[in-house]
Amino acid sequence: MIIAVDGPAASGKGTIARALASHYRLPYLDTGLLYRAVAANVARHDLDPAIEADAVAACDFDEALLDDPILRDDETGKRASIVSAHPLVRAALFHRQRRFANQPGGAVLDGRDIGTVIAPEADAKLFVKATPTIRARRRHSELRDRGSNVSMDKVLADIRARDQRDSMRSSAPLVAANDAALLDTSFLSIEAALKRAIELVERQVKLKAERARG
Ligand SMILES: Nc1ncnc2c1ncn2[C@@H]1O[C@H](COP(=O)(O)OP(=O)(O)OP(=O)(O)O)[C@@H](O)[C@H]1O
Ligand SMILES: Nc1ccn([C@@H]2O[C@H](COP(=O)(O)O)[C@@H](O)[C@H]2O)c(=O)n1
Repeated sequence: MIIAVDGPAASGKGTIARALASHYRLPYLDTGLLYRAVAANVARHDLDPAIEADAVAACDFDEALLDDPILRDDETGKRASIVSAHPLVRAALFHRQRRFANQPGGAVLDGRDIGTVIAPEADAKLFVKATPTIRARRRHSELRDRGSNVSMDKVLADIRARDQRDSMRSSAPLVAANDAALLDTSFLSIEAALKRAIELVERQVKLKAERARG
């Protein structure tokens, strides 16, 4: 079974995708980490994230980079949304994600274009959302816990800018797949959001099985 989980920054998609993977005992890929690794590699080599050729050169990163805490920085996230807008960067990361999705037994992937581009054939698709203010509050408290003293206003402005960049790019923009189930986590606890996510996955899988039977 392939489960695709998409949504904007700090909507809770990673939390849900990881929990779904554990619930269904499936391997999990946070595809945002791949773009973050490219972004960190761009910075490491003093390249310009806005120049496509620079960003493409940084796609050939050392696997160990995926475990580097620098990937979790907000600055890296911002840079990731710049490199991810280049079609050649998306093409360079495409096959790796496809292979992960298509492994025997299936997988759970989260990102921005899993249900639309990486695994349009997924058995279940969720589009996780929450209001920008609530997402900023969550990200702000996460950053504070990590010792940052960034202001709430700055976090909210960054979230809005990232939404705008991710949704407006021409290549694989952030958009819900037509057949994705929407899950608004704004007023749900993590436990309630996961319970709802499982219900939505079960419903889609059942529907798909019924359709296949005719
Ligand atoms: N339903 C929820 N209620 C309250 N907090 C939540 C909820 N879901 C997630 N969170 C918290 O919000 C923060 C962001 O969640 P998460 O990392 O899952 O978001 P994300 O969409 O994967 O973000 P990103 O795209 O930046 O990786 C985390 O600190 C997480 O614990
Ligand atoms: N499938 C994806 C995943 C991520 N991106 C871009 O990377 C940025 C960082 O992603 P996080 O999920 O780790 O916050 C994100 O803002 C996107 O620009 C993507 O394009 N496609």
